[in-house]
Amino acid sequence: MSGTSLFEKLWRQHRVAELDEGESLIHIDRVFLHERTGGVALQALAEAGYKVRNPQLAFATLDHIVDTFPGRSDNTLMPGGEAFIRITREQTARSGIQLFDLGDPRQGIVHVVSPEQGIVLPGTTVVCPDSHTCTQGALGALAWGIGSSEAEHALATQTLRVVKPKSMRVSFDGTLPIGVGAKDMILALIARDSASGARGSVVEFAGEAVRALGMEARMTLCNMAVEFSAFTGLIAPDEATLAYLQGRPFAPKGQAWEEACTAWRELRSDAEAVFDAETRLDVSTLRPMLTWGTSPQHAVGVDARVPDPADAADRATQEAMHKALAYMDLQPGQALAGTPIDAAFIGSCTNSRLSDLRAAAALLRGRRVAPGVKAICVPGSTQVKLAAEAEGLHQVFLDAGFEWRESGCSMCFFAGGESFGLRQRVVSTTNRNFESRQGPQTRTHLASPVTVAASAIAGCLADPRGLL
Ligand SMILES: CC(C)[C@H](C(=O)O)[C@@H](O)C(=O)O
Ligand code: SF4
Repeated sequence: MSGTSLFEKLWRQHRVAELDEGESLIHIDRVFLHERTGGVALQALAEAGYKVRNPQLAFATLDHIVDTFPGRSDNTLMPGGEAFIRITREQTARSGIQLFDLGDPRQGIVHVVSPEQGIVLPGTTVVCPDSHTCTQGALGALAWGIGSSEAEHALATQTLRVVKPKSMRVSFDGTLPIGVGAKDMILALIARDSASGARGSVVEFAGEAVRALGMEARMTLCNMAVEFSAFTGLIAPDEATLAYLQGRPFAPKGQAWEEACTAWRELRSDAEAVFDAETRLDVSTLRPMLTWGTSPQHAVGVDARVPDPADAADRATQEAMHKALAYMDLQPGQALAGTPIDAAFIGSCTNSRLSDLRAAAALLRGRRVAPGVKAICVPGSTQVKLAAEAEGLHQVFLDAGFEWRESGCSMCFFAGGESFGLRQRVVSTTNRNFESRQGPQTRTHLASPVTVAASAIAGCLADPRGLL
């Protein structure tokens, strides 16, 4: 298959039929569900008289609205949210789908749990009614977020009708400077090429800087593909991918593992592969990034000044920038670093894995969160929490003045019944800085775990590089 991209290979391997109106019928290898959208999809399916075709290929977890306070309740703090959890428990039990419930050591944020358990594998198609399913493309899977009715279709038929997306390759060249990581790479890309830069394409992240990333950092990179308007993100599997997956509970074992590895080693774009779009970014001059506005594209280096709308190319951009600056209560030209913060949040499917917590803890060790700053760390899964505790990281967070929580989406989004206060300024490792995302009119600054940790200590937006 010379000249074929990885996406094209995965597409061909899963195409069952060509349909009219440009759609193809694609085989779906795994369906993952969470309580906010999944239980309801299962219920609707049952009410329509359909069965889940392959319950052993579907999985569910409780993450979005669960209580994340230490020693949490068995439910949610979200007003009216109990039904989502109850329906998910009832419907998964009814259809024979494994649920990673509260109290199950496999529980956690869907996009953290799926790789951790070896459910997403290279070369598979994985869907979930959740936009950040693109995270799982880091393992070389075609994994994408779907809507609720598509979830019903996938559960009932193990297929989906999909219009073939375009392809794009983003190559990251060079070596990352100290204090700069995958979160900064993706924010820098989106800032340069805009939040609509990928235009619905399957984006393959490639290049030496991607190869040099650990698996968890690759997940961070792919996590924000959807914030770049990609259909999904994808990274070709390599030896690091195989080493990560070996021995995980749902990964193949014995002879099947050996055979899988042989097949997975073929999963890469051919040297002559042609993409609908290609771009490159040199990471060697990148800085830790921070957002100043209300879109992930509103990002600059931590030592930069807040941009001036007057410098924008067109009127629409100028107006959007003015609106964002008014919302964020920032002035054009002011230094971003030094802006006082109310809160710091480390968590979410973007940056809540063990390597993220280790990086933040290394910086927090022996230091204290500034007075008046509410600082919270929410591990992405129960496994991450247990692993972090086994190496004493929780004590580092607690000693520094962070809250140490149970795993879940928590305050990544304002829907679990808990939020930051009115108009509070939050520096956050999450992926969306939209208006009121983390509470009423909250002002979110997206950043990496080390930048959030440095800011929590300083009490203001801060550059981590001096502290490493
Ligand atoms: C609730 C869910 C459907 C939503 C999503 O799809 O992304 C959430 O995870 C989010 O990050 O906003
Ligand atoms: S952690 Fe945030 S972005 Fe990720 S799935 Fe949960 S709510 Fe969505």
